[in-house]
Amino acid sequence: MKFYAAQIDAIAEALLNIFMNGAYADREIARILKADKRRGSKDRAFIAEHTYGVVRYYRLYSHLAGDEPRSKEDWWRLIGIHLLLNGYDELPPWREFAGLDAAEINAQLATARNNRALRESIPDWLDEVGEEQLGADWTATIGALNEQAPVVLRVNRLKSDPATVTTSLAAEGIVVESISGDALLVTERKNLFATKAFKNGLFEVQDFSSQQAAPALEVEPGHTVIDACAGAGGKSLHLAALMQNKGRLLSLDIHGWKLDELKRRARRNGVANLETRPITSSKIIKRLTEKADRVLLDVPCSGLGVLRRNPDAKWKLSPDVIDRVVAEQQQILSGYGRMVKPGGKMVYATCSILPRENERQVEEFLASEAGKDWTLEHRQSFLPQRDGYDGFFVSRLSKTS
Ligand SMILES: C[S@@+](CC[C@H](N)C(=O)[O-])C[C@H]1O[C@@H](n2cnc3c(N)ncnc32)[C@H](O)[C@@H]1O
Repeated sequence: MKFYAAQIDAIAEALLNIFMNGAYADREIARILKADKRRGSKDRAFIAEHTYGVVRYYRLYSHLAGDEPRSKEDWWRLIGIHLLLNGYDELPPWREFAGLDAAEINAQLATARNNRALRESIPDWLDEVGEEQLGADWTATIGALNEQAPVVLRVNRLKSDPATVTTSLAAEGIVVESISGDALLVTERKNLFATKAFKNGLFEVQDFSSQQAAPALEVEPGHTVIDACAGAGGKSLHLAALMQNKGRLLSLDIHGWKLDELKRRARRNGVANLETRPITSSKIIKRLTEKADRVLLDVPCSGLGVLRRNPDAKWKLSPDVIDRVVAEQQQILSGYGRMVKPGGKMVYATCSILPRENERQVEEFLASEAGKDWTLEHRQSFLPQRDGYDGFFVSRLSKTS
C-alpha cells in the first residue's frame, strides 16, 4: 500500500484547519478535495478516510506523540502514528516521520488502553458525562461510536421502490442489501451522489435510525404536518413520501439557508406539497397555534449519537454547550407543542444518546404546565453497539382532544 507526500500534506492542512481554525471536518475535507481536481477516486478516499481517522483519535495520537500538535510538521507525525496503527507497518523514510517506531508506539498503546478516555480518545469531561448518563452501557457505546458508520439509503417512494433502486445502482457497480422497508445498506463505499438514481431523486442517504422518526409521527395523506426544525430536510422529504404528496407540509427552521437546500432536495425528490418558512420571530409559531395534525420536533442536540459521522464534535462540544442545548430542547417542546391541534400528535427526536436530552426531557415536559394536555404514546432509543446504526431517540406524544 503506497501513499504520497502530497496526500499527507493535504491531510495535515485539513487537520490544521479543523483543529486550529475551527473548520468542520466534513466541509474542510470537501474543500481540500475540491481544491485539486486532478485527484483520482483512490486518492480522494485515502485523504478523507485518514483525515477522519486522525480527528477520531486525536487525543490518543497526541498522547503517543508526546504532545499536542502545533505546527504542520507535528500534524505529519500524528498522521504517521495513525498510519502505523492502521495497517501501514513501514513508513517512507521522510524527515517528518523520523524516529516513529511501530514497536515503541504499540508498547505505549498497550498502556494507554487501560484508560477509557484515552483509549477511546475523548475528553475526560465527556467520559464522565457518558458514564453518569449511560452507566454500564457507556463503554460499549463509546467504542461503537469510534467505528466507521454504515452507509444507508432511503428509497423515495414518490418516485421508486427498493427493487428498482437496487437494480439501478447495480448497473453502476454499487451493491446494496435490504435492511427493512425502504432502507438499503450500501456494502461498499462508492460515490452515491454521482449515480443516475440519486440525480433522479430515487433515494436519499439517511441513516437507518434517523429513518424511524418520520414513520413514528403516523402521518396520513391530507394531513397538515409541520416539521419545525427541518434543517436541510432529511425528515421533511420522508414525511412528504409518507403523505404521498397529499395534504400540507410546512418546514420551518431558524436558518433560512438550510431551507433553501431543502427546496433543492424537494425538487429532486418530486415533492409537491412542501412549503418552507424561516422562523424570523416568535409570531411565526404563534400564528400556527393549533393548526397542525402532526408536528415533528427533530431538535438541535449534542449530536453524540452521530460521533461516527462527525468525530470532530468530540473536540467542539463542552459541558456548557450541552447545558445550552438541553435548555433549548425544553423550550422547543413547550413552545412548539402549541402548533398541534387538540387530538393531534407530535414526535420529539434527537440524534443523542444521553437520557438527559431524551427520556428525561420528555418526562420534564409531561410534568410541566405546558405538557398537561399531553400523553406519551411511544418512545425508543437506538444505541450503535446494540442496534448497529446511529445513536438516536424518538418519542411520540398525543394531545388530548
Ligand atoms: C437535528 S437538526 C435537524 C435535521 C433535519 N430535521 C434533518 O432531518 O435533516 C436541528 C435543526 O434545528 C434548527 N434549530 C435550532 N434551533 C431552532 C429553533 N429554536 N427553532 C427551530 N429550529 C431550530 C437547526 O438550525 C437545525 O437545522
